[in-house]
Amino acid sequence: MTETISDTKLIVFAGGGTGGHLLPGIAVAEQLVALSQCRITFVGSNRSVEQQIIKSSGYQHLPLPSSSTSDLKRAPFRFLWNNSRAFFRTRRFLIREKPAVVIGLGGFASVPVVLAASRLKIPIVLLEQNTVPGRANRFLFPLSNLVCTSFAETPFEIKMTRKTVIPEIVFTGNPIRKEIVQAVSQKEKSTTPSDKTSILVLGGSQGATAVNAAVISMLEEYLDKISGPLHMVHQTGMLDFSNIEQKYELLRERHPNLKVTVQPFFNDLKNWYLQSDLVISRAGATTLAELASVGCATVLIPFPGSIRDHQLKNARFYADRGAATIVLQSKESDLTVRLLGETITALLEEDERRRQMRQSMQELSIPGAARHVADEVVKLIAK
Ligand SMILES: CC(=O)N[C@H]1[C@@H](OP(=O)(O)OP(=O)(O)OC[C@H]2O[C@@H](n3ccc(=O)[nH]c3=O)[C@H](O)[C@@H]2O)O[C@H](CO)[C@@H](O)[C@@H]1O
Repeated sequence: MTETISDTKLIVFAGGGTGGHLLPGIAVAEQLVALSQCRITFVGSNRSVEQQIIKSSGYQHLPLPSSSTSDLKRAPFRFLWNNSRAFFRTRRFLIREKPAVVIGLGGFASVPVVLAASRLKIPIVLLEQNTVPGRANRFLFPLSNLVCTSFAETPFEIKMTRKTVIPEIVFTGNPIRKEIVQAVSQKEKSTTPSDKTSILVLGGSQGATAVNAAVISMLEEYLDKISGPLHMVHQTGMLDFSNIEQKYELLRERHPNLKVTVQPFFNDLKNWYLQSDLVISRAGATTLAELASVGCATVLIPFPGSIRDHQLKNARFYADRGAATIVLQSKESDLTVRLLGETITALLEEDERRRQMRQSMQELSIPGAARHVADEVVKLIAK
């Protein structure tokens, strides 16, 4: 039986900094609001991607001065200064507002908020999106009451002392926004077959320069080998947008059959997921959970600089189960382009293989993850 919260409680979501951390939080917030009387506040970074995502979701947002762990070496004084200010601002906010629970979403911005909550003895839940836990969550794990993981195998370690209380770990799956889940359930009704093959290119919430460059070079070399009209739907990130748009203009002069939709960020990604015949993507955990939920045939180019190679490990989880193909980003960009070109042209020829990939992808989806996390949170508050 689902527990309920009787009076209006404040639930604080801590951190994010990137879409992959924030959007699962939004998915859980949607469920909590539907499930119980509660108010929601996101306390996190002042990064523009975070401000944009929270603003469009309509939840209250308290942006804090933020410094990531990469600043720790580059600018240690600024790192300490920003995180101390964030800690004390959050502490004042938490003392004043007395939330029932703080939910850490991972990412550097969650650290001062969860630390402040821990000092004030506020219950703490952590969400871990990746196959291997991120730095923030590994650090915060001993302070938490409950950790919700996206993969059954995600390992958390703790140093045991006599006083250690081991947090509960529950495998819930990675929460996905309602709009995507709903779009999937209406999939059969809404998708009309298109006369064009559609390829969706995603670089994670901020876009990926190396993926952008590889896809353009691949098209320059391999477009003649792709039969029939093609629609490229490409998310570039802010940085590369105009450059990539120009490159597509040149490609279109040579290939009038090529249709192009380029944007720095798609607010309506669900529609593009549904229409795609093939997706080329970085291997961020939240994007992967969404691709599984929709059931997309996917070529993954994991970010080689991701901490503890977590994107490669995320990608392998799906590739080992026949749901995706990996193209490694090589130091020699020519090699990446050639591998990508050969993989894409082969996959577009093999309808049956793509059908199997879609099916395997969807089998890895965990429906109801957002609701499961929300139920766990409500249970913890009601204790
Ligand atoms: C470089 C790095 O370390 N990135 C990490 C970061 O990635 P990042 O923030 O890129 O996260 P993901 O790729 O997992 O998720 C991106 C999110 O943005 C949304 N989106 C994206 C593009 C767009 O045009 N529109 C849109 O709505 C997607 O639907 C998805 O929900 O957090 C993820 C989750 O912890 C990690 O797995 C990634 O490794």
